[in-house]
Amino acid sequence: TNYLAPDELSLFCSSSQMGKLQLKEKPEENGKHPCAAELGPLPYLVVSEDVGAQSLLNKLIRNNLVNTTNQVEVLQKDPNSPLYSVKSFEELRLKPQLLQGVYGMGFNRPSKIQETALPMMLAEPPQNLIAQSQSGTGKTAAFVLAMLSHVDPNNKYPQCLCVSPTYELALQTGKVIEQMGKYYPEVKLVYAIRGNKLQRGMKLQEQIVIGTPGTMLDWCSKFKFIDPKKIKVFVLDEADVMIATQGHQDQSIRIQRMLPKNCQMLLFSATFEESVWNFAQRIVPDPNIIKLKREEETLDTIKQYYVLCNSKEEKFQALSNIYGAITIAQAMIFCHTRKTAGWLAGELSREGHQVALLSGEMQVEQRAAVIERFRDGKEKVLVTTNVCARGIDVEQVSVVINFDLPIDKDGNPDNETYLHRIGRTGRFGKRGLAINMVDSKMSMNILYRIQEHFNKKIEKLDTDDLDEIEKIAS
Ligand SMILES: Nc1ncnc2c1ncn2[C@@H]1O[C@H](COP(=O)(O)OP(=O)(O)OP(=O)(O)O)[C@@H](O)[C@H]1O
Repeated sequence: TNYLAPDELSLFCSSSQMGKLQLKEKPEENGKHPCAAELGPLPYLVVSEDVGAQSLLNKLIRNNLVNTTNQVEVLQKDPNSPLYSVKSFEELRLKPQLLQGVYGMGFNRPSKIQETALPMMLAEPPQNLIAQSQSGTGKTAAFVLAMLSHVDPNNKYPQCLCVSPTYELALQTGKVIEQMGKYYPEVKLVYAIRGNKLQRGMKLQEQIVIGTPGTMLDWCSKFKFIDPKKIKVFVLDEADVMIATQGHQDQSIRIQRMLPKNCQMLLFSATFEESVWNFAQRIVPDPNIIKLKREEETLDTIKQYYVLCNSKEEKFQALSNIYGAITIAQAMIFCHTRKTAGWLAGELSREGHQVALLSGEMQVEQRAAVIERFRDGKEKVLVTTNVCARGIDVEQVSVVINFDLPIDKDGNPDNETYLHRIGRTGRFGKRGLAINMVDSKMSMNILYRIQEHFNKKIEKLDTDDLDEIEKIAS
């Protein structure tokens, strides 16, 4: 390709240790199947690394746009100026090469957030923007289009900087730039990420630099590979993930301070709590603000069942019976510990299922590869630990099985996780099936409390009765 992406940097196929990002779960005690009371404050997480990994996996499991009917909320820097929104990409008067790139990616029309964000980002003079909307609503595609529109390919020096919180996310965004810029090969891209060592004293010729804050800062100040005074567009992606990592906030602010006053500043985030907002205001002066509310999830279109068992072996047997009775296209199965997940995956594959296992000890690129295979339908069952898949969107999976119920670190029901895992944004009308495995008084109690919390009945299912199982599929 035309882009400088050294082989050893390519994502997910590298066997190197560079992308090492581990999610730490508390080691299990040997041979014991822990129940909630024994688990104590488990699982403990290395939070900063975790959110970056989750964000990446979430991006990868999704195969299309998250549609939303919620209205976009807009706060303009100049409330008197008219608010433009576009219904087609043509209206944006993009360069033909870029329009070709956009259609080449299979986009027909701008997403909800793109409708308002793109005219602002492409306006003359450029406007600053803070935009918040949930993952998958088209933010990345929007700012990539803005960067590609603003660069002058005749100038052989960096003009756009884009900072991402992790190495893997930077590569992922780089891929979008490459795809969208496919018909605009004069524009070049370079990755400012660890491991990409440049010769001292060299000056970059690429127009777009994407990377992580530390390396980006070094390239701007210590090594002077980039002249920050020539930057026209500064993008800060995944601000909520960014601030979860120690040091990233300061590094980003230091980069921002080196940029010229008239540089366009763009900041994106999936969530918008106080800390993100404070950070956003330090990065983006005089911003326009766009917010898109997250679509509420409900349990309304979901059929919920529980199965009463006495051991994990019985739970597995129940699962086998269900598989024997109904056709399940793709299912996700959640276990509490790595050990159970590993054991269950083994049992299922022995029964001839194509099973994918997602587990905490895997490196992020291994987990990414598992997610991508599952997304592409190469595996029909994904077994994972509660910790590992927290926050993963399973919208396209019709059957969710809680082999162990979700509980928080104190052993109380984790209602939020339950809803996120099982619930759907009702409007799609997609029906789902959720099956909860109960194997003790304690888990029965958790189930009752979940049922009470949502005020939605969870029906009992007898998995020894084939006719009864068949009914749940109808
Ligand atoms: N206008 C569009 N039409 C169709 N598909 C789109 C459009 N914009 C983006 N997509 C696709 O939707 C998916 C999500 O888009 P994108 O990655 O830009 O979302 P995001 O909001 O940046 O998500 P994240 O927060 O995870 O980065 C991608 O697969 C992307 O290719």
